[in-house]
Amino acid sequence: MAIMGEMLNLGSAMGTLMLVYTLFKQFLPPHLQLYFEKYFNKIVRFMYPYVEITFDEFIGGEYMKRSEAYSAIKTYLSDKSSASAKRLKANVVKDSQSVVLTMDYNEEVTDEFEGVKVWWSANKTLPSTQRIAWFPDDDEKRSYTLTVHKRNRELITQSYISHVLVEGKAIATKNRRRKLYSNNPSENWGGYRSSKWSNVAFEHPATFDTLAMDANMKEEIKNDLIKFSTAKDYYARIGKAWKRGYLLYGPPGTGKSSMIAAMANLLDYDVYDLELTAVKENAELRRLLLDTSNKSIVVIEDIDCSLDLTGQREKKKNREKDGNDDEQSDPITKKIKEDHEKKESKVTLSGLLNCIDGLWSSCGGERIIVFTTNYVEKLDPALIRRGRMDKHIELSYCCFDAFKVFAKNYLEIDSHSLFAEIETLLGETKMTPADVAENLMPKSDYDGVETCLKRLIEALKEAKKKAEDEAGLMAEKEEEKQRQKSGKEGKDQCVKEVRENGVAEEVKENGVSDIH
Ligand SMILES: Nc1ncnc2c1ncn2[C@@H]1O[C@H](COP(=O)(O)OP(=O)(O)OP(=O)(O)O)[C@@H](O)[C@H]1O
Ligand SMILES: [Mg+2]
Repeated sequence: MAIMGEMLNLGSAMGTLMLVYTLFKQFLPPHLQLYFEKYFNKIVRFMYPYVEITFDEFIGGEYMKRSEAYSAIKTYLSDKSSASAKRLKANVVKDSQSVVLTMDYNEEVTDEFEGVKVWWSANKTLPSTQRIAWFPDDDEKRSYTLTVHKRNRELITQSYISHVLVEGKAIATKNRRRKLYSNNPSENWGGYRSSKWSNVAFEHPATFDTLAMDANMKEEIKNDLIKFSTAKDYYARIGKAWKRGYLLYGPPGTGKSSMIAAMANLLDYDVYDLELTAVKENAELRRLLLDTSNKSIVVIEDIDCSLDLTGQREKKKNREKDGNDDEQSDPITKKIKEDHEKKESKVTLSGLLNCIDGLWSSCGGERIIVFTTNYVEKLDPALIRRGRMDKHIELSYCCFDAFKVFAKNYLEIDSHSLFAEIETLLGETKMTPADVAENLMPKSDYDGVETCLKRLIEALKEAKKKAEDEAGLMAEKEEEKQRQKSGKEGKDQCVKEVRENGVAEEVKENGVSDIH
């Protein structure tokens, strides 16, 4: 091909040598052919004035990982090859009208860098042995090979390759559509090539502007995120992995999930929604996390319910306290218990912590991890200590600041005569932002601003009354309990006194030794 063409241009020496080799080889007995080939290759290598650099699609040992360099080269070359390669593969990008062209396998494209010509080829090698595979693609090895003249070796290795990687990444960023990933059950993982994550386009409309919360807190979180995303050098200097953990906690409907979407939209990151209950063991978790890309937010929602992460230590303690409970239970109960335990996820708290701290740090930077929970007090302190979850954010009931955001977004108003009453009511009662939003949303075309605000006032009054009634009921119950307790104590005291008096009488009559 092109390289061969170039080789022939080197002069007739190489070409003639090749010709002689091919002709001469035929006349040699098989055992001499091998011998001859070995030495011939040595001569060719000596005379061959090119260097070949190969970039494999997958790298790593135990946990094969898609090479970032391969992806960047692929993007860079798809830009180049659409102009120069003769055989192209077309991929229609889902939901969009555009077609992405990449060079076909065993095809070559040329590129030029500072006046130096280089050749790229896409290779696909099949396994040497035939075997039946469930996932046939798994056995194929794909790579790109860069061929350059020996005399340009330095320029290419020192400048050109990094130019290709930077360009490739920039093109990918430009064309990137953000994605929302969710983990596939490990039964469907197949070989290392098939993905552990399924994805859809991430199109959540929540932004920090639509997020209803305390204005200062919002500003602080936004600044924190922006500071993080631009702090590559800072993290490198202080020797910390470029990652940040956020713990979002608060009652249901206070905007935890909405905040994650707002974070992703602010930073232009992908979101990996990690369903821990579908992860069977620590090793699987590690592989999943290794398969996430930079510029991403890994989310574990409702961490308290996801797994028994909170109770692992307590459970263990309880088991120790209970002694050999298992040994006492009958074999059938024991078997059922064992089967149940087998089906359960075996991801442990320490497994999760190790992934966050250890391996996580070695798989590149610019990652955010977010945990959400409704019950922060239930979580193991080890899970949420600073350094792991760097920022704890409480999302709570709707405050007046948050209401004003809703009023602006939903009703397009900054002030209204009913605002004062709403402010007082919001100070007196607890209502989630989700409920406030629901009440402010016009229910029909005839619902004006005032109707919506009044509906909210009614709902707040109702919520306040309900809370007061509940508090009254609770107080009554408590009083009753106290009454019963003091009644019982009085009764016990009477019995005690009667008994003591009785005993004293008996002592008087019979003497101490007869009393039982
Ligand atoms: N602070 C908020 N700002 C804007 N919208 C909010 C806010 N809180 C809740 N909402 C609205 O309420 C709905 C539920 O919010 P979201 O799912 O973010 O709550 P959550 O805290 O994640 O709840 P859960 O704990 O049940 O997962 C969303 O549709 C969102 O639009
Ligand atoms: Mg949520």
